[in-house]
Amino acid sequence: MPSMPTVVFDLDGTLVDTAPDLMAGLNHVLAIDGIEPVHYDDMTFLVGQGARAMIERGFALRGRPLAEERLGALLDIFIRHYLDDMPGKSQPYAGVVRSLETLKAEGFRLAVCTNKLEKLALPLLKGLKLDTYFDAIAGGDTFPVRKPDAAHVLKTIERAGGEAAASVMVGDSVNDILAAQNAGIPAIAVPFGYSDVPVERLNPTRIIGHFDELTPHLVRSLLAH
Ligand SMILES: O=C(O)COP(=O)(O)O
Ligand SMILES: [Mg+2]
Repeated sequence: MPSMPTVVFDLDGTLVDTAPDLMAGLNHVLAIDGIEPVHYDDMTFLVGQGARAMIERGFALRGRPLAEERLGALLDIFIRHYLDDMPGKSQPYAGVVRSLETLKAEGFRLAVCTNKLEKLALPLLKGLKLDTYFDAIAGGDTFPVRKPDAAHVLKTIERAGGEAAASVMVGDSVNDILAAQNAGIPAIAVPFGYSDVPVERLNPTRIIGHFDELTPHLVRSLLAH
């Protein structure tokens, strides 16, 4: 008998619209160094590899140099700012809670695999009362590697008690789709997150425009192929 499916979710731009708070934290940090704020449209480029990369990319976007030591100090300031206001304006996307309820009721295992630091991902999910749905939550620093490395996804599945052969990944950006492809599992893309290219170009197994489409039937049908 094949094991129960596991659905692995990306966090930023997939389960939760976090851009307003990430942007507020980044602009807080940029302002300290007298740098012009970034705009909402920039977030598709800035988000995806965690907070450290977001700050680095913010400086690069404004053509400003950033020493490693300064980056470390600014990351600490960002983390404090982001935690202080959590969950801030961040909200789950439409249909997320209902979809999680339905999948869970069906006996599916659920997990989060995010490049966000674990110490930011956990309180965010808790603050939004989403943490209890998941059998495992793995951040970008939980394991020695992170998405698009297959091991980030595979170790998350293992931690959730699932099996790769019965798992699918849901995400919004190139890291998620590549991680799923590298892990050899179906990739479901959402088009409403923070991808800097249209998700069709990432060749996901499936695109869903709304979480209403993420049903036990869809997951089973993708796993049957
Ligand atoms: O915060 C980021 O940069 C990426 O986070 P995600 O992997 O949940 O999209
Ligand atoms: Mg994402």
